[in-house]
Amino acid sequence: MFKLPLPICIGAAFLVYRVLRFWQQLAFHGYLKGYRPLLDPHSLPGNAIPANWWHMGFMWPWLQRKTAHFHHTYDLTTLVPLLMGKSMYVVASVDLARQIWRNEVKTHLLKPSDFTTEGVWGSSIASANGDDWKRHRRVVAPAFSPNMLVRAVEESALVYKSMKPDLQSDAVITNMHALLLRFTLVMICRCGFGMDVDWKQGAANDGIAVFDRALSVASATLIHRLIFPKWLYKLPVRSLRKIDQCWETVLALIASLAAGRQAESSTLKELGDDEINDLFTKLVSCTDEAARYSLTPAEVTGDMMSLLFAGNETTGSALMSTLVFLGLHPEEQQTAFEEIMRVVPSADDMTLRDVSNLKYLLACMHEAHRLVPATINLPRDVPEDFVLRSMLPIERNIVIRKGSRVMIDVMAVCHNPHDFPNPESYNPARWMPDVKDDVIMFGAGPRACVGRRFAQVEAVAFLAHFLRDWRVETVLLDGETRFAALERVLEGASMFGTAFGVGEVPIKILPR
Ligand code: HEM
Repeated sequence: MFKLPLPICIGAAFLVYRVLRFWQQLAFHGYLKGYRPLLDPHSLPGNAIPANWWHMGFMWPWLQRKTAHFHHTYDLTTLVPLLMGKSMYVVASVDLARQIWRNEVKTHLLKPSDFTTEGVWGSSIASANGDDWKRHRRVVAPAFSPNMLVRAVEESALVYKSMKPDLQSDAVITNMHALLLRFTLVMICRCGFGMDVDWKQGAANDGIAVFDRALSVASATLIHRLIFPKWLYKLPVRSLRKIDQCWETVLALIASLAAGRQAESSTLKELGDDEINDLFTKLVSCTDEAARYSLTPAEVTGDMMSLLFAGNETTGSALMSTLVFLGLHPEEQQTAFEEIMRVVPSADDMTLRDVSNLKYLLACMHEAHRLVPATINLPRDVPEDFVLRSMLPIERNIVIRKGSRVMIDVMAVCHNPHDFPNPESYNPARWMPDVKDDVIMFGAGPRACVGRRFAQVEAVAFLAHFLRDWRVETVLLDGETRFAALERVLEGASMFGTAFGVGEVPIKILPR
């Protein structure tokens, strides 16, 4: 009798299984129109393989932003991989994103662990779900108090002053993104954690300098930590072992800093002085059993890491895009400059109220951030059925099934011409007269960005100092028009660490 070799039999059985599974997934998702890639672009191999003719690539929401979801004729599609990975619904309009955020609590939507940092630093506000998440949020959210915002305005002036010697006027600056990342890191360390981290990274061996250096290593390797499974680090590969070692050091260091801060704050409390109430102190004081909402020491470490990372690269990236777009749109920059001079006549006395009144400047940031959002997508797992009212291509109710995954495609939403007419143009005025409360780039609903106001205050305060001193020009290539430069900048946008952005784009600054 004719016998087929075993590998062919296994391969054939796998193919039959996948075809059946594919049809089952199409049926499960109601045969909704959508993408049918070979691999789930968010899976480990999907992440590792660059986009090409047969693979969408992890960055597909960015690469397809102009034509996504059938040229924006669908507000809800599905992604059902043929060979490997998870199927999901994909949401592409502001209205549907809002519907999901409104359902977040009612239907107990969950952040999927394969999209969070849980595997890297354990449970935290950004990764926990259900009652655990509520505990984290109840501790962290109140710490973003008006006092912290006032501190952000004061510190932004000081950190900007320290940065100034590193800014060369009339010369091409090629490391502005790095400078902005340093700015946002120093800001969160000082305002959120009460640590006097200097602008220049110190070589000393005191706790703060060691923390500062360890954090830089962690920043540079977070993406590896997120992508590779833990067992991989145990293989005898030197570079992987080194990354593993760095991370062990960072987490141990943070745990010991937390223990030190707790001892310090207990002593101060006994002395009747509990004035230190920055974010870090509030976090560590919740390890007391008597605390209203308690966190374990491991959860405090998780929250510290989440706050440091969620706040640093995202804000640095949004700031860089803002400078680059203002450098390509001198008229918008002039309007922002005039607003700064009108609202804040003296830079030395800038207040939180002044920063809140710089509405056009904030609109300039939102518009840059809309064109190049720092977050690519927002996924949720669905533990019970709920209904979305889809408007395109026809108005209808669609049941999002229990056990499925739904993903807000932030890039498609931000470039959706129905929500943002002429979406590829830089038009800050679209956010005026009052910047809308529900800015899509920061999420919304109960899990909206907890640091949103802090990010906006530190960024606008920084821009106000920077733009009153300098006129920014984005460097054009020989014979290049501003329009072509804009296209080039967008073409180069990518992931830098954990945030999406334009990266290092050469700019020139000229004294005002
Ligand atoms: C331009 C800057 C920022 C952007 C674009 C941004 C974006 C976002 C988005 C979209 C979410 C929602 C994620 C989701 O729904 O799955 C989020 C959540 C979060 N953000 Fe931000 N963020 C920024 C700055 C910050 C800052 C400065 C901090 C803290 C210092 C911070 C801390 C967090 C935390 C802890 C969460 C999780 C909240 C929760 O799940 O309850 N972010 N951020």
